[in-house]
Amino acid sequence: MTNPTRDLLPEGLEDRLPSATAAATRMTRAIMDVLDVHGYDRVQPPGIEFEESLASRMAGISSRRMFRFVDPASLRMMALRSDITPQVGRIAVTRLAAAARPLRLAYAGQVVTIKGDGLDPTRERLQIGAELIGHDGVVAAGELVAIAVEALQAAGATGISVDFTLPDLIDTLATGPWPLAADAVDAVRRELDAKDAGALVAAGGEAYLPLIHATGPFAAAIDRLAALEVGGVLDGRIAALRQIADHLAANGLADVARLTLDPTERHGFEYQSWFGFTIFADGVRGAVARGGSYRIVGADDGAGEPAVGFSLYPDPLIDALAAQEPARDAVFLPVGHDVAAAARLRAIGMRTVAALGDCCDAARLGCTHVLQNGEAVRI
Ligand SMILES: N[C@@H](Cc1c[nH]c[nH+]1)C(=O)O
Repeated sequence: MTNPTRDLLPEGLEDRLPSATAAATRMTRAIMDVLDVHGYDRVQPPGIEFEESLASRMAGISSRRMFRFVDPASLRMMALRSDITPQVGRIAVTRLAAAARPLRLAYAGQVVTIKGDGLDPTRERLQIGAELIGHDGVVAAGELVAIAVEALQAAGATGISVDFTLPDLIDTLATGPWPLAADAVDAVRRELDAKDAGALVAAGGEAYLPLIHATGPFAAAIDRLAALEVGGVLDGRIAALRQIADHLAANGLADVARLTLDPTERHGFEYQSWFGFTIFADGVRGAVARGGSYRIVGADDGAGEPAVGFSLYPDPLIDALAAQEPARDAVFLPVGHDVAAAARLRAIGMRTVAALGDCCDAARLGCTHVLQNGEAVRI
């Protein structure tokens, strides 16, 4: 008998059963292999650490969505990680502070939030990513976007599209060519994100209206952004985005990933600076990956170090793959079987299932073969 209060998992948390776990393992390996061959070394930070460390590594991070509790040992606040990027940042500016730059690090692990995202109740997700520390220029950004697409392709994602954004664009324009009162910046940012022209004008952001139209397929949208002739810093950003798009094309990814532009998209970008991107794929509701440039606050709390990275959230791809997970061959080993023959089968990659007694039934245990006279014989 199941005991509902004891056996149910809390909302948004799930067990992965064998076929989904097999798919998750395969996908994680496929993605990590892509990061590895591009020179990214894997690190494994812990699942929990001091809240202060997780929340203060980059400007803009909030611990609002993190599970927090007092550590009975140190009596300090700890938190469950909701994002591995700040942990990799901590490693880079502390224990690996003396390592050569650019420092390329990769990671894969579970992250947890108190609440799901929008309509998605999921509270624990697999996050796999890469961070390049020491540079946040266009060459580094191009490398990371290309690798993110390649990794998703290796994971079996189809219909990939990459949406470029300029997370700090409003702040940059507000202190430059399109001045805004300090107290109007938040509202203008919000209404642009919501693409609400009326509310944008009401918030005092009339000058920002044309930005709403500089969205859509990349080539046309970037031309519309350039046609605004804002000059100065925006010209640099436009040139940088074009270079990143060219880099993707030069790496043969133009046919793999469709490019779009939404220069004022802010959703999900807590700490990214001049450059951000969101990746979508067929069959996945919401974003499957996100990344961009940012700064890591160093030990001295000074200007910190520039970095670029991305995080993939492959769970929906894993679920789709799990449904197609092929059945595997397995050789049933009867009681008293030839152990040397069984070891030889395992050595060539066969899977064996040993009987514990006469009660074990090969077919019911999912076996496709039986070991007979030292040979695997199909059932
Ligand atoms: N960790 C960020 C994405 C990112 C990685 N590096 C830079 N940005 C996220 O999950 O939203």
